[in-house]
Amino acid sequence: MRTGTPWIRILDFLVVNLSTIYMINYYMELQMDQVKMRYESAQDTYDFVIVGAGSAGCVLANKLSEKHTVLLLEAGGDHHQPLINAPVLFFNNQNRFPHDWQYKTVPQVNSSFAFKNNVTLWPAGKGLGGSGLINGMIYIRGSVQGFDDVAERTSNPIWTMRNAQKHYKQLEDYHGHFDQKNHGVGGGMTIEKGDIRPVIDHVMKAGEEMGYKVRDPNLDGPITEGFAPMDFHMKNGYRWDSYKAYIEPILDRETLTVRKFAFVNKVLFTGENNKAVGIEYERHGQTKIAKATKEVILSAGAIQSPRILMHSGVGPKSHLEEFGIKPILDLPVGENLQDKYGAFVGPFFVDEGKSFLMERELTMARMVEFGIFGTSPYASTRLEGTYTFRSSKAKTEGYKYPDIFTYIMVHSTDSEYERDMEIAANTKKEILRGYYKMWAGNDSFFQLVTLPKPYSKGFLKLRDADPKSPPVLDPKYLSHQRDVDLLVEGIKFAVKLVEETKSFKEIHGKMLPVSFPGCEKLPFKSDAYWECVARHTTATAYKYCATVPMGKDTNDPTAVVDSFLRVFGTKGLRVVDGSVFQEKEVSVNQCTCQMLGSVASEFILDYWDNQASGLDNSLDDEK
Ligand SMILES: Cc1cc2nc3c(=O)[nH]c(=O)nc-3n(C[C@H](O)[C@H](O)[C@H](O)COP(=O)(O)OP(=O)(O)OC[C@H]3O[C@@H](n4cnc5c(N)ncnc54)[C@H](O)[C@@H]3O)c2cc1C
Repeated sequence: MRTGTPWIRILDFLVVNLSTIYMINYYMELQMDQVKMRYESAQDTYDFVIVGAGSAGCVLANKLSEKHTVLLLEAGGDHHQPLINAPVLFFNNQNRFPHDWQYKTVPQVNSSFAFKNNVTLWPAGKGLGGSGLINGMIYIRGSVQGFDDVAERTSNPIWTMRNAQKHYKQLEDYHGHFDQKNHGVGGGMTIEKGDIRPVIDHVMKAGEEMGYKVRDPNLDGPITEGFAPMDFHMKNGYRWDSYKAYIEPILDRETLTVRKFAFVNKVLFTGENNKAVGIEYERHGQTKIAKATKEVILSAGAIQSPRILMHSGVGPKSHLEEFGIKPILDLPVGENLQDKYGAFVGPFFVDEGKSFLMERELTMARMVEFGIFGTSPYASTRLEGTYTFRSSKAKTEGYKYPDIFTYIMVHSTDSEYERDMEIAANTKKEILRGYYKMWAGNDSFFQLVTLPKPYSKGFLKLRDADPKSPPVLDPKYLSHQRDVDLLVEGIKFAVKLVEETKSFKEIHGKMLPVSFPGCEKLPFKSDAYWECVARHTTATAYKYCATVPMGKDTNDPTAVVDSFLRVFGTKGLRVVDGSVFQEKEVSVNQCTCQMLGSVASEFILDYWDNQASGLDNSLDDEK
């Protein structure tokens, strides 16, 4: 138990018992939903059936239900409650039932050595709001210039950066750190500042000393190198996701039906042209069918959308046959899995009071302040700043855009760090005890150095014939030498930032000369040492994607959907979620998935409007 004031002990009790609290909530909600199901309309035919009420699916359901009937199905429940909505518990909420799918990678060969069995945990939100329920809430558009590459590659101008920026701005209600003129105001997604620790000021000043500007990371143009305090997807200090913004306000719309606890098994096809006519799903122990007269749209995220396709017979033929699934279409579903990932570096020690120490920050008075005003350290996810720059490789190659992206995580190790890191990150006990815990209670922070343009890629496969089984996930982290080189460069920059700038000297910024367990034999701070650290502390930045990639046509050996997100070889079936993008091109962030929902709704509505008016339709769906 934490020592300190009685309030901290109460808070600690709540955190320790999070799982139990969630279970109680969950079973109460489940019972109520079962009762509700008895009174639900028997209607099972809609214009559109959308699978997944996540970042993309909610935006899409909102826009399509303005003109058409829509059934929105979600496997999880409504988990919006104070312990989920308070930003400060972002990290503690991960890898918990029932709001997290709790995926994990297979043991990694080249990385993740600090984690039990070399396995990295892959949290993913399950419930209304999708991954927005458990994510870090950072508002960042990321590599938007990559959209021009997507537009060129697919010969479709809807994917230009300019069009993407238009949609990002339409969705925004911006009240962050920077000038509103580069942003949208009045959209559904409220963006706020959050609570920022003093160390972030030092990071910004240190960045300036190293020649970088503090600038808005979401300028109305290409992302540039620079440093920034973070803005968040928050409203009045609380978590704000797609469900809250786009579905809750329209729950009484007659054209929209939302069903939670509805797990979709597969898509149902008919005829020679593989027309998607509906889906099969399970709800409270019953197997049901919902029919779509216009389209079935999968927005189940980068892990479940490919899983649903494969269980429906769409995927690599021989892989489907392994599990006795009759192949309908032989497409490379799951064969190009990508993730934004990197290495967790620290602790970097600083003077007392500069970083985030749970016992000190989370007082009762500040809890009351948070409850009334939505301010105080309770409104911090503890991920409070970022910076991005071009690697030396990028500069030599004349590559214009940043390829190293670092998050500043302001939390110090505290007495309960061991427990939290074990649950949320699967870190080996001996490393938690032997390395991190020895510094508990001292002000410090960490840097998560990541690769916004990863070269390593892996695969997603079915585990077996059961739709409920979690897919096999192998991102093959650090299998590409370029990723290793960039991470080493990024880590050296991170250390220099703290140890060689005036700004950090003022607050005695330093890393203690204690080698990371497993890397002791290498000269401390040598390139080989940093590579070893990267291979140990390999961490996901949670942007799983490219499992149902978008391409121009089937001559692209990686493509599963066309540039209007229609699954090749089918009619009436699209995939609209993070699985269609490649992290190598664009950042598959929450706002990117929301933007995707918005762009897709525009061309889907246009398609069906044209049909109704009998006009020629430019979007040929006879693929
Ligand atoms: C821990 C974590 C931290 C992150 N931090 C940030 C951050 O700080 N900033 C940021 O911009 N991005 C962040 N992200 C990434 C961002 O949240 C995702 O990229 C984005 O939400 C993905 O949107 P999506 O629509 O593709 O899928 P999701 O939002 O994941 O939605 C998919 C939905 O489909 C449902 N579903 C899945 N399978 C089925 C099925 N078979 N039947 C019915 N429903 C189903 C799921 O339960 C879920 O609700 C983070 C992600 C995670 C997991």
